[in-house]
Amino acid sequence: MTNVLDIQHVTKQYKNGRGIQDLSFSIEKGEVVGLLGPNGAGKTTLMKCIVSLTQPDQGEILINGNHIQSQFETAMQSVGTLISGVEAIDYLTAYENLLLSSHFYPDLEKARLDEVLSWVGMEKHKNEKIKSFSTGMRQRFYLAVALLSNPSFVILDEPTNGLDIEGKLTFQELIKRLAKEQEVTFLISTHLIEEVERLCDKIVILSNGKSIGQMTKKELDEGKTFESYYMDCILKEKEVNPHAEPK
Ligand SMILES: Nc1ncnc2c1ncn2[C@@H]1O[C@H](COP(=O)(O)OP(=O)(O)OP(=O)(O)O)[C@@H](O)[C@H]1O
Repeated sequence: MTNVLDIQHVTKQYKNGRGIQDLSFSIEKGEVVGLLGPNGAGKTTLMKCIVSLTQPDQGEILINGNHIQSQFETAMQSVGTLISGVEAIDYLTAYENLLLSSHFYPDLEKARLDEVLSWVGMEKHKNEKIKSFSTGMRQRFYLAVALLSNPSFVILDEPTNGLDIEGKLTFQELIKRLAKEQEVTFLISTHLIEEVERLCDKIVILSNGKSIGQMTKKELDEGKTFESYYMDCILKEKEVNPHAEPK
């Protein structure tokens, strides 16, 4: 079966020398994969490369077997994203913003707009302007945008950042439900280890732009958690590279 995502030896170096180096991993259909790592590890950079918000210097990225450079439109047809730096139009309402986004998908039925708003618990705020939204409301609204086109692969950069406890749990339940019932595949970056334990089938750990560990829930040694595996990888990396500066 074709992987939903294939990352093969991807390198992206900014002018200041920072970025990501030689990353490789893959994601299968229906998996929820957590992208973890300290601040500045390269998580957002990798996600931006996947959706072509920035171009890698080297390596290949394939979505459902389609190369993101030569087959961009086909590759992105199945993808929904929530990545920091992508903003809604503040002076339009939630519904108007969704309507604007819906023009990218000519086959989309209008009922879908209300459906995604209700999934994220925002139906009663649909006629309010984005500029009046709290951080948590914005996060939920952005998830609605990411789900609009009925994507089979969703990329979320710290999706529960700024949500209150109830909002986090609702969000996590929604992701679990979409993965289980509709086989939606997720790549999620997060700093919240309890979120990872609750949601993820697999984790990929980055540090200073490199991959320092990958593990599936099934392959975890007995008595180990993703958290203990993460700490083992980080400590091992510190032993090998004691003077590595967080880039
Ligand atoms: N546009 C840019 N120009 C130059 N350097 C950048 C740029 N964007 C990110 N970087 C640097 O690249 C490295 C990786 O950053 P990135 O934002 O991908 O990390 P991250 O893992 O998402 O961090 P965080 O957990 O803090 O969100 C960092 O050292 C960062 O300072």
